[in-house]
Amino acid sequence: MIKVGIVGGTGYTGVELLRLLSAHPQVQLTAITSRKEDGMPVADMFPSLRGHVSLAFSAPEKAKLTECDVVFFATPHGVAMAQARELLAAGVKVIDLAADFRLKDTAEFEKWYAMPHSCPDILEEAVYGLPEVNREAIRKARIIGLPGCYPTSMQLGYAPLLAQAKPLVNESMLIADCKSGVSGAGRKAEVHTLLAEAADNFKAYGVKGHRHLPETVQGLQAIAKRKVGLTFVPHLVPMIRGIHSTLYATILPEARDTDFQALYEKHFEGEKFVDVMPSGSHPETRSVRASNKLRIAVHRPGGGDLLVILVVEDNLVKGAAGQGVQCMNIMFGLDETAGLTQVPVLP
Ligand SMILES: NC(=O)C1=CN([C@@H]2O[C@H](COP(=O)(O)OP(=O)(O)OC[C@H]3O[C@@H](n4cnc5c(N)ncnc54)[C@H](OP(=O)(O)O)[C@@H]3O)[C@@H](O)[C@H]2O)C=CC1
Ligand SMILES: CC(=O)N[C@@H](CCC(=O)OP(=O)(O)O)C(=O)O
Repeated sequence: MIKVGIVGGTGYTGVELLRLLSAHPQVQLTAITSRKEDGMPVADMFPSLRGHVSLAFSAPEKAKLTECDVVFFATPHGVAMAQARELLAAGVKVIDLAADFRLKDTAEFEKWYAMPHSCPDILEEAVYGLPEVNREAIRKARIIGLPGCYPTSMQLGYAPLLAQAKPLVNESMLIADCKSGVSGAGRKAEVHTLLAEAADNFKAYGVKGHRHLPETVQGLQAIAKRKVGLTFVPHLVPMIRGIHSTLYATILPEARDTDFQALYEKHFEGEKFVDVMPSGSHPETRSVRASNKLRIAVHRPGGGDLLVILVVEDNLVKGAAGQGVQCMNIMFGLDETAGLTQVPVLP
């Protein structure tokens, strides 16, 4: 059994890790931390986990994290980088759900996250945890920086176009119009996620610049091996879980005859967590709710030169905890789908 620790077990992604890992056939949950809920049985705080998780939360300093095989950090930015060195030295693998190990350029990290990076050497070693792009590197990794929720949808949505030797679309003018449910903002109390602020309301935010922009551009350029220009506009929508990203790209004249549906189907052939839907589909966020699936539909309205790619994912699963478990499975040589075969929840 793989001994797993979770730092930050009371947040939305932490409890999602608990839900997934408590049903994982090869995992023994070993340590779950919370600073505020030290001593509180997990099942008392989250009755949905009664009968599934028997541990109590413990303060991070009391948790036996170095006895684990792998530790997930479901914590705010900056927490994992303070503890990664000690854990790695003890032979523990680390999977960070926050941004400490995503941006390879420390100056970019410092600009977007307003804190110095305390371990650039570990950052250099860290692997970006997007299995459909980086599977072989993840297999050998000791430390993973998991993608943000929006970047997962944008990178997988654009990957088949950008992975081609010759550009098929105008790669300097990609446009991503993305919407997220409020659980994307985490469980901590904040005015903009109050019921009276977020319900029956719909707004864009971060248009001037959002920290997922440099992360996504870094990822898209790694796929394309060319420069890429992206406009990313996130929106908050009145739902709890889910991201819907509508991605636009202008087809180049020399690529007009491309069968884009076939290109996407071929690119993701064999991928267990990416579903390229039949041509003309309109994927819904509820079709992936509580599952690690990401669904994509490729459109070319009126047969014109604009490609519209629709992508849906559950921000807490494929956008965070589920992708973390997928990476863990790869790192430990397990079946990649272990613990991740949930059928989406309807309605
Ligand atoms: N929500 C989402 O959709 C996604 C979130 N992420 C990222 O995952 C991380 C967790 O997000 P989310 O679950 O939403 O966040 P929450 O705010 O819901 O939870 C944060 C958790 O971290 C703990 N925590 C806070 N500060 C510290 C600290 N200094 N040291 C140790 N533990 C701490 C909190 O418990 P306590 O205060 O009791 O210790 C809590 O359990 C964030 O970095 C987020 O950006 C990534 C992708 C998607
Ligand atoms: C709706 C909402 O507020 N979403 C968050 C993104 C959540 C996420 O994935 O972010 P990290 O990069 O922090 O891990 C935001 O826009 O800040």
